[in-house]
Amino acid sequence: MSEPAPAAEHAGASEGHGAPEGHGAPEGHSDDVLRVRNLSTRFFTEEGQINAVESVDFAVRDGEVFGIVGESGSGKSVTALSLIDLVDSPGRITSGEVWYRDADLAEEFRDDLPEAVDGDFVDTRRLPEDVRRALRGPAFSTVFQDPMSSLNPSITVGEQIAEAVEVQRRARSNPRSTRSRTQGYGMGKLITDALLPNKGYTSESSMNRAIELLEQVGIPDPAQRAHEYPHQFSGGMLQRAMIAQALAGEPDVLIADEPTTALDVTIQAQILNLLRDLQEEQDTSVVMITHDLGVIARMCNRVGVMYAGQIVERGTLADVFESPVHPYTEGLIGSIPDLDDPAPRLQPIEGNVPSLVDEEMGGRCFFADRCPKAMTDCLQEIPEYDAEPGTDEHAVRCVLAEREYSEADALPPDHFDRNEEVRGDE
Ligand SMILES: Nc1ncnc2c1ncn2[C@@H]1O[C@H](COP(=O)(O)OP(=O)(O)OP(=O)(O)O)[C@@H](O)[C@H]1O
Ligand code: NI
Repeated sequence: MSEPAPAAEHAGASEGHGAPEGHGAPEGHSDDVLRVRNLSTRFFTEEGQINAVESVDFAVRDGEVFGIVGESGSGKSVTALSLIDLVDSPGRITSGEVWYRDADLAEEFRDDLPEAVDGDFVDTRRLPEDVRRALRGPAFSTVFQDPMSSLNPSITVGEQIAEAVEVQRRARSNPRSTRSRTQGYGMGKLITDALLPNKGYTSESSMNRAIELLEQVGIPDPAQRAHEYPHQFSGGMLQRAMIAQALAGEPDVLIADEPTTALDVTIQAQILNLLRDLQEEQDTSVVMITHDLGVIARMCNRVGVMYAGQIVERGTLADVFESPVHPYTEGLIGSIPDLDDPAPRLQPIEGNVPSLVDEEMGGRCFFADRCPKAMTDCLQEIPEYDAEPGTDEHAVRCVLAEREYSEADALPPDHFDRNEEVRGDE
């Protein structure tokens, strides 16, 4: 990135003389397959508006693993759901763009929806709903912590994977006609799913491919197990089956949200190795969401650290883990002497992730009340700074990217306590 702070990705928005969003895709690396700009997702609850994802920017390159790490409640899963447009009420994406590189799609919509197209990129947020839905599977697919959220208990495992294979084949056989493909997969697919929950309507060749995939993910006797139902599989086997299903569509981007958290340690390691191997083989890009720094260190090329809905620091694994700038990142990794340690964990940092309720947040650094280096500057809204101008991007939402810590400007240690007393919190 050549521009000085604030980070160049915001440049598009500010050039627009008050335009609410940027013009076209954000600038980035030529290998980017995904560019996310200013993504915000809120939940409108009785307790108030919860800012679960707050102006998130990041990009994912071809064939890389991009990690998102952070404490529980920091907004990792809601970010994942927002990428694939699966946020449910009372939640809603309130701003942002998700630019996805697909030359065919871009061509398809260039004339009708020019604001959704920039070069080979489309802003999936501006595409029609049915097209967005059709992208799930062939473009973006997901692996979650709980396999039962992705697998239907009343359909055999093989059948479900074969279905994913068919979706992909139909999409590929007619790449130019995104619209006819999505019509087939909008209502059409919903109706077939509803009418024929147990009927084998997948072809023999798709089933054979499903068996191949089950074998690839290390399921013994795949031809036989393909005809079993999810409840007949153990946890680790189900997780493998879900990976097979996710990869059946040969997605460009695989979003894995805590894919191994529910499994015991040895199986975790096997599944991660498997994911890594398949990802390298298929050259899939992966967004890997986890609270486990060991998973990040072992799997990821680049990483974003989330805190209170924001990505507070992102860059290469070396940038973030070896030269962290944000005191939150420092705190997280502070206790880890060696990343080769098989199970480095997040270090507990004193205090809790803030409530994320809008009126309690205000325009300030959200970490300031837990930060050992909080200064008066931290009470204003913090933009994303470029920590190392001119190098590969290392972006940080912290004034320390710009200036040294100075005790003279330190916030009094009880600054936030007093405010909390006023609000009547404990
Ligand atoms: N359906 C919902 N209704 C209201 N608030 C929600 C809902 N889903 C998530 N949130 C809020 O959004 C915030 C972010 O949640 P999210 O699940 O993304 O965290 P996370 O980083 O994935 O945490 P974990 O590591 O525990 O999975 C939390 O404060 C949570 O309370
Ligand atoms: Ni989560």
